[in-house]
Amino acid sequence: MLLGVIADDFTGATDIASMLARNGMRTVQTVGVPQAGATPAADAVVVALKSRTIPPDEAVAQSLAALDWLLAQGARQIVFKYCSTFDSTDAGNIGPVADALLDRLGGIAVACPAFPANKRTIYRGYLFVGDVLLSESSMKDHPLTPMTDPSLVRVLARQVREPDSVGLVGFETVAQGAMAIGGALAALQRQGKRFAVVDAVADADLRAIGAAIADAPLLTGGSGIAMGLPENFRRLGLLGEVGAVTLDVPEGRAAVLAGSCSAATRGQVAAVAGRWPTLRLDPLELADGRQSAEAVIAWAAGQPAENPVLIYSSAEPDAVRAAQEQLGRERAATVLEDAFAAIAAGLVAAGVRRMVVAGGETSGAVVGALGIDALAIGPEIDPGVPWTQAMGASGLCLALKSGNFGAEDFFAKAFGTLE
Ligand SMILES: Nc1ncnc2c1ncn2[C@@H]1O[C@H](COP(=O)(O)OP(=O)(O)OP(=O)(O)O)[C@@H](O)[C@H]1O
Ligand SMILES: O=C(O)[C@@H](O)C(=O)CO
Repeated sequence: MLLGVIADDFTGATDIASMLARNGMRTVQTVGVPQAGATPAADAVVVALKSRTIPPDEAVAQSLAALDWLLAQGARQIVFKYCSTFDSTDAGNIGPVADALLDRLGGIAVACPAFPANKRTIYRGYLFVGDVLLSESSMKDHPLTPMTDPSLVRVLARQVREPDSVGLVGFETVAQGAMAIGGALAALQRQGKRFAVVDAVADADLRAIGAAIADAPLLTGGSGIAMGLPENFRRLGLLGEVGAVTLDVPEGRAAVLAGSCSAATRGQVAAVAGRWPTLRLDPLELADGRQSAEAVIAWAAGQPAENPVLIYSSAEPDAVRAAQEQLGRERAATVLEDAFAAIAAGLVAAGVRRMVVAGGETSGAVVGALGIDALAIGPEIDPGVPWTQAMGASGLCLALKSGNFGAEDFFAKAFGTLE
């Protein structure tokens, strides 16, 4: 193994796994830290955690366990992958996890969630989503990690142990290329900084940053930060050329489970709702027993097979707020995640073999319930969202879609990609 990745959610894990696979690394995604058994035959292993919104001390413990495992497998460099919209709260978990990993690995770690293909860019340390600042984007209404401050330096400083340990490598330096970026990082480290937010507005910037951090023990960011890393290993003669990624698709029915309330997912749900057999999950009805996973599974079994079934809880911010006011933020999420988990298990038991899951927390709940240990990475559907295949008996094909990723026709396109 050359590269080890610790991802704080499941969609984020497939996002970076896809980036590495497309750039020529044989990549496997594990579901949590593998307990035992052989090391996956891969150049890169992405350990998918569900640590984005759990208590910070648990996120740190899980991330350190992942680090220990990756180092024991021989990983030469570690990436801590979080969301391209820096999803977190002031309590964490990006800062506490990054601090703990850096304590073990040393050096200065870049913090760069830029992902230009999905319109996440960083300028002067401010994160833009499309044409607006993070705080003006739909992320301000996120059900679990509302983002209201666009300054990554400020947000990270609030989360790490020492607020003044966060510096900035500005665009004027990044534009000068890898040597200049490396020099700026070294200078920041001499000033006592532990983290450097690095500007990036285009893929060329990410590739230059990648070249500058070839020897850094720890990097943090979105999947974009991994773009330039395979080339570093290739330059050392450790990696071959980029090969095609294919999957062996099993026969079976198709389903979409959408638990993301992000703007992109809401649009994707609207594009097929009613055209495909559709069922909306309501947290209040699930909580008081008017809806149940068993009833949803039975409903799905009775639907014609020519189209995928769509089961979604995606809702507008007002409806999310109303549910949270009645149930509490955590309980609303848990009720839905438990339902999606049970529904996914029931659907697979009934013969579903192609499944799209929208939302990182939702994907974590679903994959956990399916008892999958590892995923092989297949072709990309839209930037950051590949098909994956469970490495085991069912051969289930899963696309774990980040809430805000994918074009409006994503669901139809996804199943089309497999044909
Ligand atoms: N109608 C709803 N009301 C309240 N909470 C909801 C509703 N629908 C979904 N949720 C909860 O909101 C959270 C959405 O998070 P999730 O990570 O699945 O999506 P996302 O944040 O959009 O995706 P990503 O993390 O990939 O960007 C989940 O915990 C989910 O259970
Ligand atoms: O970086 C992103 O935006 C995604 O991979 C993600 O982490 C969504 O949860």
